[in-house]
Amino acid sequence: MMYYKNLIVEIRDQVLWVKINRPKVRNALSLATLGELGRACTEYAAEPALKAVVLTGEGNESFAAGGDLKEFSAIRTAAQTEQLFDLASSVLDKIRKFPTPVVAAVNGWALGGGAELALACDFRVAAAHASIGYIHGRLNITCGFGGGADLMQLLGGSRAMLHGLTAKPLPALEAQRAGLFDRVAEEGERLESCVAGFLEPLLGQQPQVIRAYKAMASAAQQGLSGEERRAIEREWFVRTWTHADHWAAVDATMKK
Ligand SMILES: CCCC(=O)SCCNC(=O)CCNC(=O)[C@H](O)C(C)(C)COP(=O)(O)OP(=O)(O)OC[C@H]1O[C@@H](n2cnc3c(N)ncnc32)[C@H](O)[C@@H]1OP(=O)(O)O
Repeated sequence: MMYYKNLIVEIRDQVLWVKINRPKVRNALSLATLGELGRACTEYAAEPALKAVVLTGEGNESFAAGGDLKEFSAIRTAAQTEQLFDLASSVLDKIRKFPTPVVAAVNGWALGGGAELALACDFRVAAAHASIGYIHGRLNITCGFGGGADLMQLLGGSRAMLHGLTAKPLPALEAQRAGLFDRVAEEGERLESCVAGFLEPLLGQQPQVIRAYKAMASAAQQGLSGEERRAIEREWFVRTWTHADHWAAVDATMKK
């Protein structure tokens, strides 16, 4: 297992838990933290038994307060800014393309690049006190981690533009109504229990079925052509059809 300085990484019951561990700076995303997130995706993508990933932040104040503003203040030239964008968006791509679903467990603030990170995940389950916002406009900038496209896809161009230009974090229930959060914990409910409840039906499926759906969702998200998407669907149908788990389920069904 690799060593992580800014993350806590563990596998529990076929779920990989990745926790950003910089609570003193509200889990701000430094370059090293982004690099480690990318490394964790690469390290665990090859684990065949894994069924899901949960990405969260340490503590109960913040999921991620965006890019590390102290560190990033040294980034001044266009070339350095391009480098930052390319690094961060390639890390978020690893989450988008991770072979299993990735759930953001939003334990507090998800702001700026932190909101982009949450939207790169397949689902967002939030604590009752969480907030999310593309607040980049407050710093007179726009999305910096390649998360603009996710916002447009999730909300549609018009509502996405309104959200970004309002530059105001949305509290959990409002964010759920807007479509940014998939589930919000009840007042007093532990976020971990809420995530477990959200994942329960999904984890009942076999890893190859879960991976098939993620592959199809990822292909759609990447804007692959109809032909490419059909090829991916076909490949996974063959893999799941010829798997022993399929024939065991057929036998059990026919014996009823
Ligand atoms: C391309 C990148 C795009 C971006 O992500 S731009 C960044 C967007 N994010 C922001 O503007 C959020 C800035 N932070 C805040 O608004 C507040 O800190 C926040 C998250 C609401 C939490 O408020 P509080 O709970 O009152 O905490 P606080 O403000 O006293 O902060 C505690 C310590 O955390 C630090 N911190 C918070 N957000 C940070 C950031 N993004 N980068 C670097 N350090 C950050 C803050 O400086 C403070 O540190 P210290 O204790 O004074 O040493």
